[in-house]
Amino acid sequence: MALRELKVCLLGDTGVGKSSIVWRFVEDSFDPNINPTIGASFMTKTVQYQNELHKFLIWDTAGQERFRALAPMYYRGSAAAIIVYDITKEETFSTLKNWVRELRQHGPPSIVVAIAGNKCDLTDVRPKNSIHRCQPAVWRQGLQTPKTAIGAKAKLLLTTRGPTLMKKQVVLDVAGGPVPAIGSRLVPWSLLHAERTQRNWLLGTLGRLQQVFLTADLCRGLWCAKGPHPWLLTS
Ligand SMILES: Nc1nc2c(ncn2[C@@H]2O[C@H](COP(=O)(O)OP(=O)(O)OP(=O)(O)O)[C@@H](O)[C@H]2O)c(=O)[nH]1
Repeated sequence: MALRELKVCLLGDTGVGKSSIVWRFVEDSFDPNINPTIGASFMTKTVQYQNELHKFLIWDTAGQERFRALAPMYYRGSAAAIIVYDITKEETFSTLKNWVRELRQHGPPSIVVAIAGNKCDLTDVRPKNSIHRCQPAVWRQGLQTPKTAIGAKAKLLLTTRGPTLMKKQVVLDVAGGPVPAIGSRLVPWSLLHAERTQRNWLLGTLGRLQQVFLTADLCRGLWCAKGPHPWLLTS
């Protein structure tokens, strides 16, 4: 069986949950007392998709400012970068804009950029009037509690959606809900409800990235490293 190797790096402020997302993906576990990363940590996971094995080489970078200069070592040569922010901390969303800019200027030209809003179980404390204010549809419908419903996403992106990395998709996974189409592109519901400045920035960013397209199922929910049932959103 053919084996593809995919280098993936995670970027974002300290404490947003990068390591937790990696642990959720690789070990399917969550540690509330996880230590901050020093420098970077490396893990791999191989998943089968159709007739291919996909080996993810995952570089989890440290978010603390003192390690900031090391980041290029990890995003260089990466097929994808997942920029993580914490939905309860607006400043971490501002930081991600800098990461997008830096990746555009200095990252590999074909890098796939995924944006992940983590800690969706803490939706009660998310900033009001922000891009995060929309409740994922699954919660509104009462299908699952937030914790379980969106714990899915951290895992889904990298397992069932692994091949999308090769197709150069961008995940704009800021909030869930129905995903209306604008032109030929599918846009997350949350984007339509975001404040004007945030929305313009997001749309502008998407427009400038190469070969960008969004898909409904990639945009449906927020991420949560904590949720124990990763498959609940698949239907
Ligand atoms: N409630 C909740 N807490 C989370 C979630 N993901 C991570 N955390 C917690 O957030 C804290 C920071 O998580 P880390 O995974 O260490 O964050 P990080 O981005 O890797 O931090 P650095 O290594 O310093 O860059 C820990 O206490 C985690 O348990 C989540 O989805 N929900």
